[in-house]
Amino acid sequence: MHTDLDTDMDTDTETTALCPASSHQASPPGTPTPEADATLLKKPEKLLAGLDWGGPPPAPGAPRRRGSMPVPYKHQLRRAQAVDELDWPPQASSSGSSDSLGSGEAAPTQKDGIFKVMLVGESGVGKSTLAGTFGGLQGDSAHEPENPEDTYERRIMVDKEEVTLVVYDIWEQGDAGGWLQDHCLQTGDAFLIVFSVTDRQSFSKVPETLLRLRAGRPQHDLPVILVGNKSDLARSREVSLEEGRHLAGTLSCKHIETSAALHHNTRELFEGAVRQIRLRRGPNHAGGPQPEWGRAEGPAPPTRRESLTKKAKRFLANLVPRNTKFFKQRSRSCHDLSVL
Ligand SMILES: Nc1nc2c(ncn2[C@@H]2O[C@H](COP(=O)(O)OP(=O)(O)OP(=O)(O)O)[C@@H](O)[C@H]2O)c(=O)[nH]1
Repeated sequence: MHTDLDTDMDTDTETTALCPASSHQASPPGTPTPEADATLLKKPEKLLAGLDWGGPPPAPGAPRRRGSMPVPYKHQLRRAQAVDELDWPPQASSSGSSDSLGSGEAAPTQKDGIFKVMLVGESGVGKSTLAGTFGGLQGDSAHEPENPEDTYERRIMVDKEEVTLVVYDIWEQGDAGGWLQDHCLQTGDAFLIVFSVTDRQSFSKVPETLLRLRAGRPQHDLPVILVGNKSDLARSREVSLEEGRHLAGTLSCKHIETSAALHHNTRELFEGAVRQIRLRRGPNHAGGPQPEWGRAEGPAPPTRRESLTKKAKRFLANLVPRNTKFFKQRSRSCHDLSVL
């Protein structure tokens, strides 16, 4: 059960301290219009144009969008005011557009300025609400959302460098979502595995989801952030901050708690995702694509059929980042999103 915003706010110092009072200030005069800065891509058709979609279309009649829970926390966009009230002043728009997005495996020169981030996780954990905070949507309990968006693209400044960040909220549950999930896996530059701190079941699904991500892209050190959302719901909390961090440490990924409802840590989350991608795009980063079988610099191809044990070992090895040097360089602080 995913409840509305509790009135008893979290007294956790971390939560309150990271929710700046200035986060809803109006933009100064001359700020580019929201339309210029927050390019909202309408519906999965447009979204899929930006994905590296090369497979067959979904089965006729298959649902294109998850049956979302009732959404008392409304995130229907009101463009005229949305961006002004964000704690994230948008930057000048540039040429980046979803239509020009290449595949997740495109050459670095093409994708350097475009960062594709996938929100994944169980139903009801707050993925759409998080995406809405990025896209500039507002909570508004007076209106039911008629047409929630799935993808948000914005130009933002992170560490004094401008990037185009595209956030995809297209993760489908169940069989109907299988084909889309696969393409999410192949396309994303970073993955935010969202669970609700008020829903232990969503937390317990995290390892499975992460293994799936890593198995789908075994050659890559994928940036993955575990996101414990709904941190404002102190009384209903079922997963502690320490548990979240411990799991992230065990799985070699990052962790952050957010409250999409309060815009708490949402900016840190999306900026952190950008930083995690950047850290892996450096020229000498060990976590990039590994040489393929048969390539000059790669290992020799297997000459005979592998035993089952060897196959199993290779499969398991693929579930964690491969390069041991990379492991040594990795920070132990899973909550610091600005380091590996
Ligand atoms: N209190 C609180 N409620 C939240 C928060 N984030 C989301 N919610 C509420 O949780 C419910 C589910 O949120 P969604 O954003 O639709 O969750 P989702 O993961 O996109 O769910 P699906 O669309 O079914 O996959 C809604 O009622 C939201 O208003 C949060 O940070 N705090």
